Amino acid sequence: MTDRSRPAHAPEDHPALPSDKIGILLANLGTPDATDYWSMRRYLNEFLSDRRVIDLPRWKWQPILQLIVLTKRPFSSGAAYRSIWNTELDESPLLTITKAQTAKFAARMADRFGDRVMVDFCMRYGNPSTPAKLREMVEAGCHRILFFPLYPQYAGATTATANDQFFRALMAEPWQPASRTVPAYFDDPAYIDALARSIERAYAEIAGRPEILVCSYHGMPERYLTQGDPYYCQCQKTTRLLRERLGWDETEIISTFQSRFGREEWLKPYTVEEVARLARAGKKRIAVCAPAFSADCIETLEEINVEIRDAFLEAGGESFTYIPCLNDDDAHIDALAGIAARELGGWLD
Ligand SMILES: C=CC1=C(C)c2cc3[nH]c(cc4nc(cc5[nH]c(cc1n2)c(C)c5CCC(=O)O)C(CCC(=O)O)=C4C)c(C)c3C=C
Ligand SMILES: [Fe+2]
Ligand SMILES: [Fe+2]
Repeated sequence: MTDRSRPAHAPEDHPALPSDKIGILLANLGTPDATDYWSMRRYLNEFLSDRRVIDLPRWKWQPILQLIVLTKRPFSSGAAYRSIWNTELDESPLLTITKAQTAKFAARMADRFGDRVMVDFCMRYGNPSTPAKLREMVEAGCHRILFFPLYPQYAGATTATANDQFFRALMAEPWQPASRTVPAYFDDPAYIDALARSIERAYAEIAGRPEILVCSYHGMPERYLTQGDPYYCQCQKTTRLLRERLGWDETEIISTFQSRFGREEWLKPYTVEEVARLARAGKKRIAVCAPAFSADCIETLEEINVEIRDAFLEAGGESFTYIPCLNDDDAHIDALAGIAARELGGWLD
C-alpha cells in the first residue's frame, strides 16, 4: 500500500502525496510469457525489431524478420525453451532467477537503508515491462530512481537499449523522478571475486581437474566492435581479471563467443567451434562458465549445457562441466548491493 500524507504546512484541501522514496529498478533482457508459437513470435518480434540489436535499416530487415525469421524461429526457439521451462511456476528460468535475485537484493537494501528504498525488477522485452514498473515506483512515491541493468559488460544491444526503454518511459511521467543509471561492472572486484569463488567451488567438486576453463560470452556482430561498442574489450578484461584473481596462467582459461545469429561474422572464436577444436587437440576435460549472464537462461541452460556440450563430446572430449551463472548466490547479491550503494551516493546521506 502506498503511504500517502498531506505535505506539512499545506492547506487542508491539498491532495495527499505519496511519501518520498528512492526506487532501485533492476533490469534484465526479457523472456517469452509462454513457449507456444504466438508467445514466442510476440517476444522475438519485439526483441529482434530493436535497432540496438539488429541495426539494419527497417526497410531491409523488417521483410526478412516478418516473412522468414518469425515464421520459423518461434517453433525452434519454443522447443528449446520448453526443454528448460520452469513447469512448476510456468515461467522461464530467467524470470524465476530474476525474482529470487530481486528478493535477496531487496532484503540487503532494506538492511542497509530501511524502508526509504523500494526495489523491483523489469524486463526490456516482454513482462514485467519497464514502463509498468516505472509507473508503479512513481505511484509509490519514488522521486529518485536508480536504474540498474544487470549486464556486467556494456553492450549497445543490452545496457543501452535497457536504458533507452527506461528513458522513453520517463518521457511519459508528468512528475519525472530524478534518475541515474548504473554503469557496467565488468571489472568490479566484488563481481570478479564472486565469479572466482563460484569457479573454485565447482573445481573442488569435479573429479579430475578440467584442463581448461572456457569463459563463453554471448556474441555480437564483429562490426559492432569496429563501430565503437566496448563489449568485446570488457569481456576480455573480465577474463583477465578472473585469471589474475584465480592465480592461473594463460593456458588455463580462454574467452569465446556464442549464440551467433544471421550470416554476418560475429566476435570470435565461436564457442561451439572452439570446444570441438580443443577436443580434437587432445583436451579431454573442460569446464565452461558464462560471465556475461547474471542469470541462467536459454543461452546457458540449452545452448551451452546441451548444444555446446554435445559438440565437445562428439569431437572426442570426455568430461564437460557447465558452471552455473552467479544467479542469487550470496556473493553475487553482495556485489550488486555494493555497486548500488556506491551509485546511490549523495541520495541517502
Ligand atoms: C549478455 C549479453 C547479450 C548480448 C551482447 C546479446 C546480443 C544479441 N542477442 C541476439 C539474439 C538473441 N539473443 C537471445 C537471447 C538472449 N540474449 C541474452 C543476452 C545478450 N544478447 C540473454 C540473457 C538471452 C536469453 C533470454 C531468455 O529468455 O533466456 C535470443 C532468443 C533466444 C533464441 O531464440 O535463440 C536471440 C534471437 C542478437 C542478434 C544480439 C546482437 C547484438
Ligand atoms: Fe542475445
Ligand atoms: Fe542461443
